[in-house]
Amino acid sequence: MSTRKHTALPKAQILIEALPWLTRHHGKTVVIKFGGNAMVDDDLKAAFAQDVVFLRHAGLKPVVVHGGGPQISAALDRHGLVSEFKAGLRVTTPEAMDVVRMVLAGQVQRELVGLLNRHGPFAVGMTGEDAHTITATRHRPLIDGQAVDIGRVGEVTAIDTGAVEALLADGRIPVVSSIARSEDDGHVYNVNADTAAAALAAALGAETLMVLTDVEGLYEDWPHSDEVISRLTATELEKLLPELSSGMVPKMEGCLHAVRNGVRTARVIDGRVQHSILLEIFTDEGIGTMVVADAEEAPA
Ligand SMILES: Nc1ncnc2c1ncn2[C@@H]1O[C@H](COP(=O)(O)OP(=O)(O)O)[C@@H](O)[C@H]1O
Ligand SMILES: CC(=O)N[C@@H](CCC(=O)OP(=O)(O)O)C(=O)O
Repeated sequence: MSTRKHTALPKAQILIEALPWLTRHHGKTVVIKFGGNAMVDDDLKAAFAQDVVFLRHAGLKPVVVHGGGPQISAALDRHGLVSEFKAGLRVTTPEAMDVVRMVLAGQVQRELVGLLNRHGPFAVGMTGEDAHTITATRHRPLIDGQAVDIGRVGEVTAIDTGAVEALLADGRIPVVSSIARSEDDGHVYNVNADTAAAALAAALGAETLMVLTDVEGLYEDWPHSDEVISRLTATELEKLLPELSSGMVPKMEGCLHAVRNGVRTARVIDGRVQHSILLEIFTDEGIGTMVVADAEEAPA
């Protein structure tokens, strides 16, 4: 065999290995949440954009929902405002809300749109405010049994998928910042990006929710062990929820909401690994944690 054929053959084999996954997912919507902590490295961001555009060319319909926690904290710091978290959520004063909106919609989203559009005219940025995509009311989390006021933090009450679906039908890649319009006043709410991604995935009837983060997946006994739980059902996850802490709480609550509302699988994957989205495609069992619906509630 010629050297050229010899080096090309393994590449063809790799593409063919992906064929069953691509066939199963053709035309399906995949909501991908890109988190702030997995978003701090330029090479990772560029590789993320390549993966998303790859999915789009392979016939899937990717929707990106992004966070930007570290970027928001840095900007608040520059403005002399403190970052405080309660129940894993940022206490958001009206002044902080202005900064959150500026950073998410004006900085992080713009950068992602730019990276995706290096590959073609695909990405269109929007926030949950646009076309009533995400509507929220004030969220008062329970801390030690007490409802606590944490400012302009939103609990999603409605999703209008119209604008996102129109973009998908036009072959675009929507890039959504996790800000919601308020259902009760003219203001906006800061929504945790995992929560926003899960709500959108459920409303879109997405095949998969992929949550990229800065750990390998859900650790069995964090922080004492780094044994990753590779697969769990909705009921198993529900039992684990009270033991989870910090940023894992909205992430896993979001995964539970997604699979309980028609999304086939919700996956938490390591965004620190280059091309983690493609790695997920090439391995049946996935590289991180996969949440599936209980058998009796699995969609037909
Ligand atoms: N059981 C667990 N498994 C893995 N990580 C956990 C667990 N419980 C809490 N964490 C923490 O959750 C963090 C991920 O959440 P977060 O910082 O909000 O990520 P992101 O910015 O990607 O949304 C991890 O870095 C880890 O510190
Ligand atoms: C209410 C709340 O906590 N909102 C988040 C929104 C951004 C986010 O979720 O970003 P990551 O995905 O990078 O953590 C915040 O202000 O940090």
